Amino acid sequence: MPNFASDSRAHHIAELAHRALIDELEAWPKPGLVSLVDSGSHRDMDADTLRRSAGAIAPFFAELARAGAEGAPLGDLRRIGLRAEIAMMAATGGINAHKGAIFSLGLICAAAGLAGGEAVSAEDLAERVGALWGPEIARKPASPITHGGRAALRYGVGGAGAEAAAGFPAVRALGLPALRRGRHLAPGHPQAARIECLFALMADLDDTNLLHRGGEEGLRYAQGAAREFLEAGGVGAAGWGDRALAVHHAFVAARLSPGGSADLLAVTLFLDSLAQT
Ligand SMILES: CC(C)(COP(=O)(O)OP(=O)(O)OC[C@H]1O[C@@H](n2cnc3c(N)ncnc32)[C@H](O[C@H]2O[C@H](COP(=O)(O)OP(=O)(O)OP(=O)(O)O)[C@@H](O)[C@H]2O)[C@@H]1O)[C@@H](O)C(=O)NCCC(=O)NCCS
Ligand SMILES: Nc1ncnc2[nH]cnc12
Repeated sequence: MPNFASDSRAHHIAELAHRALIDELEAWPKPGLVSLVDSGSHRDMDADTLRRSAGAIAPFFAELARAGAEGAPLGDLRRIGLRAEIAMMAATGGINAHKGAIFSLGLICAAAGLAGGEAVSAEDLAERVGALWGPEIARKPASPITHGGRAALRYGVGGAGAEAAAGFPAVRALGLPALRRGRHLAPGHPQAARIECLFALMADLDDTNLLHRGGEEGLRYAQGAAREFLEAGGVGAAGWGDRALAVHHAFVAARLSPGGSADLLAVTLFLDSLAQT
């Protein structure tokens, strides 16, 4: 017998996850990343690719929320996540648009499904992912064949798996506070708050995409540029859009792309929207 209440909640959770991906895509100017304005440092994808990918994976977010509500073990969530990756690849013609986002948002969908109608703060929900599945996620060794896994092995960083296993510490310590600060600095400008959030994440995250594209030097350069932007007042300072645009152009010239930070911007927006419903 279908449970209509939990089914409509699962759809609501999936809609918010999809919205977070679209809000991330539309935020501008994002250094090196794809937006509605240009494709940044990416030659193989544009805004349409990311839109198609987001649309293709949205039904799996609902499936993950339902599985979470039923107390499914991580193995079941993984199987749904892998099917979502196949759907993403089919929708994009084989381009990895949202693999990290499927993983991170997907685990939060499952935790939100399990929480049912209980009011949970954004920080608490992020921590629950770590408490529920962290040890099992952390046991999975880094893959020697993925870009992220290779960067993790070569540079000794954690990447997407470690971030989720620890309950998204970068989102709790950097992303959510910066989103709130950005709203305070630029009231009525949600785009500005998203850019403040992205730069705060970039400033400290071990983003395996930056390592894959630019090595340690690329990661340090990107972190330094983000810190400089924030130290100059972030989106609270006059001319912030031009300064963010200058960083974008520098990243494109160096072929750098902070894809992990983009995913965690979407995670931050998703957690924030879930806590408000
Ligand atoms: C745990 C998995 C995510 C596997 O991850 P792994 O580390 O093995 O590596 P990748 O396959 O490279 O994917 C990791 C993606 O995670 C994002 N990311 C990077 N750093 C961080 C971080 N510190 N914290 C959080 N997230 C992070 C990042 O996603 C973005 O990268 C995409 C583009 O990547 P790629 O194609 O490699 O890069 P390009 O530069 O474009 O390539 P070229 O042009 O050079 O060819 C971008 O779109 C963002 O999405 C990393 O890519 C996970 O996949 C896994 O275990 N899955 C199994 C299923 C599962 O367990 N599911 C759970 C329930 S849903
Ligand atoms: N806007 C974006 N540009 C490039 N890679 C991404 N991965 C997730 N969002 C992205």
